[in-house]
Amino acid sequence: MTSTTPQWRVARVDRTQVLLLDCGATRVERAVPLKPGGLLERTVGEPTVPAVGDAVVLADERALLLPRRSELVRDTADRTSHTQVMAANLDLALIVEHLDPAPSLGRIERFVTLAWDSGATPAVVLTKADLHRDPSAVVAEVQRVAPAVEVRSVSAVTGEGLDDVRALLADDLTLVLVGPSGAGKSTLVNALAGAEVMATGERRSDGKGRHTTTHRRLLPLPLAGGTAWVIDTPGVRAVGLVAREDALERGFPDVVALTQECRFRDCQHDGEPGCAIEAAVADGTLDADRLASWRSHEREAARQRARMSGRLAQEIKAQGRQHARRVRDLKRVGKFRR
Ligand SMILES: Nc1nc2c(ncn2[C@@H]2O[C@H](COP(=O)(O)OP(=O)(O)OP(=O)(O)O)[C@@H](O)[C@H]2O)c(=O)[nH]1
Ligand SMILES: [Zn+2]
Repeated sequence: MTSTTPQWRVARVDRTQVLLLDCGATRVERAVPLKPGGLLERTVGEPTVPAVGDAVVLADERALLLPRRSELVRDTADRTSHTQVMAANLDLALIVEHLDPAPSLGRIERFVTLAWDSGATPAVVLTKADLHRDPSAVVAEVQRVAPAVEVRSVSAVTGEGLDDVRALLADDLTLVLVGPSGAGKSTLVNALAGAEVMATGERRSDGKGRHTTTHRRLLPLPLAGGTAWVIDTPGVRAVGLVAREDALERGFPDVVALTQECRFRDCQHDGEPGCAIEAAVADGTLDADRLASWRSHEREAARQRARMSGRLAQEIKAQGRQHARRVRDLKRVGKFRR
């Protein structure tokens, strides 16, 4: 164990308990019951819902969550505007899509933005290269919607490209794999590990998998020079966006660079004179789909932020009411002094 690896990490979260993994030498697992509401205490702050990848200290038989250094969050898009932490303490988010059928560029853009927001570094892995005539053409296409992101193609069948993916890993690094069901995430983990560490879906002629992975899980991934930690996630078709401004800027550096060339600082790119965005779409430098994605990410992230702050305001108001009630009660029993 190196100094940066916490000894215990949350390997799996169930309804009533978490499974902790000793990331030191022993690799033993240990179940710890959750508090009502599925919560675990923290070393600082209020109890919280644990996430796979969380670091934990065990002290006097109590499990305490340590502060997270990064977290991959998605909007669960229900009325309560709750978000869900898909994985914690990551360094690398591998966005996995198959080459055949064709990958979803929109989903890749979305995961890239989410990954930048998490604090981890995104990379895209296009699987099933053995089923595609020209993987490099698709890599180039994906690179256009994921500027400044490593894009690699790989085949778990032939082993082609596996070393390119391994080159992204390092001792002690934590990676998460995200992508739709059947993309080949579990197969990729097994191929990287050189062993069957994850169950995978059976091969089907249409290239689509079924939901084989039902739980997020943290596993040790043996490397030539150490051990990485991998979090495999069940396939997701779509994710709600949670993103701060800077994550959007990192996801869309091509669009953002253009906005800086618009004549007006507050250009809405909607018919204003001297708009660099509209000029770039007109001359083909900027793809219209790319612009549409950027606009929709901005709108969705702004909506999500508004819902979150609405919820926060409600909570503060409720706390205020509770406080007023307590003051009233204290006054009644004569304990309140100014
Ligand atoms: N031809 C080919 N098939 C692959 C490759 N990688 C995965 N598959 C197949 O694709 C199917 C789905 O693979 P999985 O690894 O189970 O996919 P997954 O992304 O983990 O799916 P979920 O667990 O449902 O999220 C399986 O039948 C695999 O055998 C590949 O590189 N080439
Ligand atoms: Zn403009």
